[in-house]
Amino acid sequence: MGTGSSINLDTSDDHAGGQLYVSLKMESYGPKGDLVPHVFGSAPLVGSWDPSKALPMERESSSMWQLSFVASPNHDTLDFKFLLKSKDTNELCIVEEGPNRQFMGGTLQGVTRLALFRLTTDEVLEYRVCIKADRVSPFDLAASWRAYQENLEPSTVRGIPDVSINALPEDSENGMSSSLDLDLEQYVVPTPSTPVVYAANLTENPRSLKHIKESTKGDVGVSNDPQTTIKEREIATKAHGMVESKSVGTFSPLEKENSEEGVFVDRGVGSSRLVKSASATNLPASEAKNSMPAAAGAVAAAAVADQMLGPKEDMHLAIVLVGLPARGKTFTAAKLTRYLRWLGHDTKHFNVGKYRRLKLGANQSADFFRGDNPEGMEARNEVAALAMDDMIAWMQEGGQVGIFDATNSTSERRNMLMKMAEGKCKIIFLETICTDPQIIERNIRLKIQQSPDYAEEPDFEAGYQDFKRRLDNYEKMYEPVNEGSYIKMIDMASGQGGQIQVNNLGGYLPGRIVFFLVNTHLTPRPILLTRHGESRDNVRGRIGGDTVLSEKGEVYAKKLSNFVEKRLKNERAASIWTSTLQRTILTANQIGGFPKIQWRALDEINAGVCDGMTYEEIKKNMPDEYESRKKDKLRYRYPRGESYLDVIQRLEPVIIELERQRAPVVVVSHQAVLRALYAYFADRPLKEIPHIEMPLHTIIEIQMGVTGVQEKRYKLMD
Ligand SMILES: Nc1ncnc2c1ncn2[C@@H]1O[C@H](COP(=O)(O)OP(=O)(O)O)[C@@H](O)[C@H]1O
Ligand SMILES: O=P(O)(O)OC[C@H]1O[C@@](CO)(OP(=O)(O)O)[C@@H](O)[C@@H]1O
Repeated sequence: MGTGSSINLDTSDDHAGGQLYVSLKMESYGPKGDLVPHVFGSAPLVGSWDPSKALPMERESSSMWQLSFVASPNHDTLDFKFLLKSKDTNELCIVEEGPNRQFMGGTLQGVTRLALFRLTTDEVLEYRVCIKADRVSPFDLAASWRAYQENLEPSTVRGIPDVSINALPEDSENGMSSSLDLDLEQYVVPTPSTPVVYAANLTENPRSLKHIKESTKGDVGVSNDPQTTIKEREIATKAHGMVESKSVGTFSPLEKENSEEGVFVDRGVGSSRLVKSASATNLPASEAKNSMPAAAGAVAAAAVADQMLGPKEDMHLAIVLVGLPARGKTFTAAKLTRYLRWLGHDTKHFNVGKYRRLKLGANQSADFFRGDNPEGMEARNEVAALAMDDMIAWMQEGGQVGIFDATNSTSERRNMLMKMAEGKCKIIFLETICTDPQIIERNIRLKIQQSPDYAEEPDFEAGYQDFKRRLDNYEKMYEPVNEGSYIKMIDMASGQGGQIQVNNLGGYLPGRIVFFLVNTHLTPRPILLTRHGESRDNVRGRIGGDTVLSEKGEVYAKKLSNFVEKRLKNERAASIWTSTLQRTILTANQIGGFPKIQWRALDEINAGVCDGMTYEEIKKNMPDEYESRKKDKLRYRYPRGESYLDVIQRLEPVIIELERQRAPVVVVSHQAVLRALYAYFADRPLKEIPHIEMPLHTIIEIQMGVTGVQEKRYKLMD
């Protein structure tokens, strides 16, 4: 990167986006107590001559220390000096002897190769230093940062093993280890997310009904009241000779439709639209077109390969569910939709049951589903075709993955769908098979409680008998999948492992889908998400860094340990995950009895050259960067750092592992990382992620289980 030791920087020269990349090295420095070489100087970026804001150098090898930063080229002079001081205090600061070092118009003045530090009148330490300055483009900077990161050494936290376990404190039995009250319920605070809703209610509405909605908005009794419950909104209303659900056309925040306006990243399922990474150019998303995928690494490589090599219909993928009623099809479809959207794939869930209810009414009895009822069969095929038409139309407008959720339990029906999809999208059947009578029984009971089909049936037993008859009707006609590309999930909900069979499957996304499905299960368990206790940098308003906890943060660490011991006291196994940064490790330090695991993937968003600055300083010294981030916080990538999209990509293995775990997990991490993780569980659209509130000293409990995801929050202190 770059060319020589110093180049002339002519500020009138308009090389678009050029910045001054300064690289400093100090040779042969061996640790002197806790003194670490730092740099400070005249610009705010290097601390405005305030030693407490000096930039610490990092150890590059056993005796070589280095620091690099990017300065705006449009300053006349930049004075600086080396100094030795401890990272956390300013008690002892030894500033190098001699005049200031200076960049003038981007050129280093003089070539003083030695830095002299006077310890006492007699004792002087002498180190060789090397200073380079290059003018480089932000693209080169981002590329070099990625290359650098790939070669980074593991854990940045010294002296603490990556996996550790400490014993329970002696007095944990009687709860005396901190001031936290035994009754955890008193710490519960309201959650911002919506209550658990039957997944089918959140699926797509028929396009034909959307049209009607426009012309009948006023008279279908649509509620705009966010307090209105889903069930109320699902109550069918006769409108224009058709049964329409009040859920159509609501503008309540509960409606899924609103969130679908969210940003999707082209990660090549692929679609023909390849979007240039706005983070690289800082262009608004709308202007970033037709060049390269937004994602990096393997995802981008797969996208490009699929675009170039795959047949046209492979650009869109239809996952067509197959299975008897109450086999977890809608549940699985909703979960897969959530996962793919979180990864950035434009995905929609089409539930034929919802189409049926909206077109034909919610109260069809079991006879409607008989194989020898020609009217029923025709009506069911009609709504299935309508949903399939809508899905294909949406794909032709650029949609990537359509999840088509119905029983699709005969080969005749599946043939119809395959014909409709010919030349338009690739179909993969996803069959859910369950042979465990107890699970089927539990599922049936859940369906009577949750499905809008029985919302109007006050008698549970009558609903139960009707559903059993419906099931009999389907069983008579059922033909397992044996055609095309398919994935069969067999007894995956049994807790005994089950089986996944795969036939005629290839490509990046189908591979990811199988991997995801293999790892998901229904075992109930909590996942506790929390930020670290307040850090010293949090107090100073500095982003990133690797400081220890403030006093308040230390109190939280105690309270958290007490909380976890109480909350998980009946659990035989659980694990505590932290990042590799001190503030999370110290926060989890006192939790006893469970193994602790450090994940590099849980490290905070890398603020690159802005690491250690306050938002005010960024605004003042790097106004363009500040503005770009404000405009598109999701895609904005800090120079030599990361964007939220980068963070999401590196968190995918964490999500898979959280899905796979059967025991509780406590995740102690950081603001940006937890926003991204939380968005997955709470099904929040990508564009919202950087703005999700993630308060300190609060635990978000995600309960995973047979009814999906539920959330509870505990605020332990301010
Ligand atoms: N792979 C599976 N096998 C069996 N049951 C499952 C599976 N996945 C989820 N379930 C359970 O099945 C219940 C009913 O699922 P649902 O998706 O409404 O069924 P379907 O759409 O097949 O009628 C869910 O609440 C969930 O607890
Ligand atoms: O994306 P924004 O809103 O800047 O939030 C992320 C920032 O939150 C901080 C605190 O300001 O995280 P944390 O203290 O949780 O590690 C910064 O380190 C990080 O850069």
